[in-house]
Amino acid sequence: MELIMNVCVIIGVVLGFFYVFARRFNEIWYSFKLGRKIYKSLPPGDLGWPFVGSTLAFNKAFRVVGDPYTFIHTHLLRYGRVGMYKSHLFGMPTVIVTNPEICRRIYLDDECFEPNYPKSVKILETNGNFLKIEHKIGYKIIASPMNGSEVLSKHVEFIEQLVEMGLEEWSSMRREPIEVMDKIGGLFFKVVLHIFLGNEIDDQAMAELHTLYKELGLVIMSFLPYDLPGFTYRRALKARNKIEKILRCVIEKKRKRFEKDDGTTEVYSLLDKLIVAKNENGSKSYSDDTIIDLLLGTFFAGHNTPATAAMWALLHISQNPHIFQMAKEEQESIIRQRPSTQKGLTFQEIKQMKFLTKFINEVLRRNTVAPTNFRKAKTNVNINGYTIPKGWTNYTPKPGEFIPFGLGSKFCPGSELAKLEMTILLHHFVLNYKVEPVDQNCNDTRLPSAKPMGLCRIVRVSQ
Ligand code: HEM
Repeated sequence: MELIMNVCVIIGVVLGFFYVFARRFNEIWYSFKLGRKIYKSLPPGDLGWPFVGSTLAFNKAFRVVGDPYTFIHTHLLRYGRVGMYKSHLFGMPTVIVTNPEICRRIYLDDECFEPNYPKSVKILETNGNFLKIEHKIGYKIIASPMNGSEVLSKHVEFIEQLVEMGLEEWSSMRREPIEVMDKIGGLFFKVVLHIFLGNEIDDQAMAELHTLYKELGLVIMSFLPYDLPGFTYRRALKARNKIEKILRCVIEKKRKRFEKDDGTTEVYSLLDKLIVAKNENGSKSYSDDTIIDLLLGTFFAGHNTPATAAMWALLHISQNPHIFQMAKEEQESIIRQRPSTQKGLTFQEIKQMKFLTKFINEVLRRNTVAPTNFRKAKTNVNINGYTIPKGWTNYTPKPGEFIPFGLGSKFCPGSELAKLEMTILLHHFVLNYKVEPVDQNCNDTRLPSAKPMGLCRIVRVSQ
């Protein structure tokens, strides 16, 4: 009996020793790697377990509990409101930044910080770098068809047509509740493809591409981004390759058309402009690879995040009748002032929608739909007395603050388009429809962004 007790004690001590060692492994490792002085100047926090760090706790808060702030609040409670906490996420030593001022400082400092997204996000390739060309040039290209009143006003009619058709179709499916966010995603996907590719993609190819992008979406921020049999990441890689193939076909077809051109082919979409652009020596300015690199990530960013934001907007406005009423009155007043000959919305009318604009900004503030921006320190950086060591990543969750589109050189080039899409959708929604959630326990998942999922019915209330 005594022998069994002794064996149990020894096993317990050994296990305890391994537990303590494993729990402190990252601390010991980084203290050794960085040197005592720098290690001591790291912000407070927890480097977690070997290899996985705190990724499991992070993932649990975002995916299982459905509230990312439980993860953040644990840090605030345990280590005080210092605004920066050391951690280890997605295989990278990380400093979590919860203070908006520190977030801003990091976003704006390209000298000391550069984007460094986890592998699961790099599947979108552009990764904020537009790898094949300089970021500044790539950014200008991407932003060009989505910014400025003149450019945006040209998209109003097309977006409005799609929104009207979409809402009509969804409301006709009363017997069959729908995943509204998915439908809005499909609609915004058509918008972004139309803006960048023109009418090159038929409905069937569009639907196929959207399905492939959904496969990609499943692995963004996954903590198992491994190309192994049975892993979602492998399926996503296959989807990515198929997307690339489809885009390559579209580009080739268009190039051939321009090569045979007798001057009648109109240069319409961004794709057209990229294809016809020539260097001084007459060679093409942008290779197919460059164009794909520019477009692939943009198509993802251009439909997924705005659809999430729009879905939050529909839910918030439906759950707050007084806000719904104020928004509706504003839209009715705009329509009353419209000449009887005018058919649809104009950009000038959209600019008059002050209440709706404020509502959309508030939705974007409350629902951080793009909660994960990663930057890597290029050198040891001291902020508020704490060191962010060279090579360490900053994960910036930005709880409850208002920088929904980031800041600085990576500021979202699609912010204006996203707000335009949301405004047009809400305009028609408040005037004619209501949403009825079927699934009362809407499944709110937060990775890669906070999403209100669940089946709903869109019901037409006007005649
Ligand atoms: C509500 C909707 C949207 C939100 C909340 C959002 C948010 C963001 C944020 C926070 C960033 C900065 C990432 C960073 O700093 O690393 C970003 C970048 C980007 N967004 Fe958006 N976005 C939205 C809509 C769109 C749309 C409609 C498009 C395009 C059609 C778009 C295209 C991009 C691109 C291409 C980048 C990368 C810019 C770069 O790396 O320089 N986004 N977005």
